[in-house]
Amino acid sequence: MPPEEDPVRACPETVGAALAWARTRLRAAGVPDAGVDARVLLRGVTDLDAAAIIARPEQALDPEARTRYADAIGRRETREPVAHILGVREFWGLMLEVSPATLIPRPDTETLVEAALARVTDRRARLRVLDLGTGTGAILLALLHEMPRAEGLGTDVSADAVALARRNAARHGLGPRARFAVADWFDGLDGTFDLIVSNPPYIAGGDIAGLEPDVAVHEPAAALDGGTDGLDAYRRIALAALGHLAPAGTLLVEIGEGQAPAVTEIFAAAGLETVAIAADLAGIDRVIAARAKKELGNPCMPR
Ligand SMILES: C[S@@+](CC[C@H](N)C(=O)[O-])C[C@H]1O[C@@H](n2cnc3c(N)ncnc32)[C@H](O)[C@@H]1O
Repeated sequence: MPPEEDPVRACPETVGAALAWARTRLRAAGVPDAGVDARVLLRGVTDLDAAAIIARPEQALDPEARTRYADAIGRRETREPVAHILGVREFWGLMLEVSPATLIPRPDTETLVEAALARVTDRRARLRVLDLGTGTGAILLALLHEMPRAEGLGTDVSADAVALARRNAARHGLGPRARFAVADWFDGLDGTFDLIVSNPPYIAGGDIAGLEPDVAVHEPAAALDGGTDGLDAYRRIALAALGHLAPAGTLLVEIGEGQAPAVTEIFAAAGLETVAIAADLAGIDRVIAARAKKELGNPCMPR
């Protein structure tokens, strides 16, 4: 095998040199955060922690680690996401398995978890939570983690995503309180819920090709494509949400930048009143919370 194709010989022997080599390769491939990704991947494929990587750049990597690192860098050069290469991503402090079946959970979506928890006065109440388009189960599992007596149902149109979410629930001991089902939004679902949450696909179909290849090529269209104007899923969710909200229940959805007025309008036309809009850390409106325009009181769910 020529040296440049032999992963062990391609990757330098010491931590510092390997990092510099990886950074250069990733930069040349157009990876936006080449230095960060080089470090995260090195930690992911070795036992080294962040401090050891910085403090001892002269330490040697064994041949197996160099092979794994060269393989990971080669995959990242093709713009495969770091989370897919490592197979995991942290969300709300929970390490979740990820796969190409669904979206890699994003930090922005923690805004939705925060906004949902802000609507709950008693986290020990036996609340019922529905997560539409659950993907990895990220939102539902974060909420169940914070509310020890709550029970939840996570649904997704992708059977592979549902299987993944189920594994993530088991991984965090939440299996007994989390059910999962394949469903097209509310179709076939029974019952009412105190919290209905969703991070639906909300990118306008025509905009997807212009996204970074990490997203456009490696994440599934079903997780991204919100139809011509990006709002199709909100229309579908709004149509049936009222029938599944418990008295004083709240619907919370993640939205894309600039979508708050349109989603508020879609919800209003379906009898849902927007009661809060939460911004993400960048100050962008990211979550809409809505309630039925008239409802009975529920002591656990204030207005
Ligand atoms: C933006 S991803 C969100 C995944 C996860 N909830 C999160 O926040 O990381 C949207 C999810 O909705 C699912 N989805 C798309 N169309 C759907 C439909 N018609 N019914 C149910 N789920 C759907 C996708 O498969 C995908 O897992």
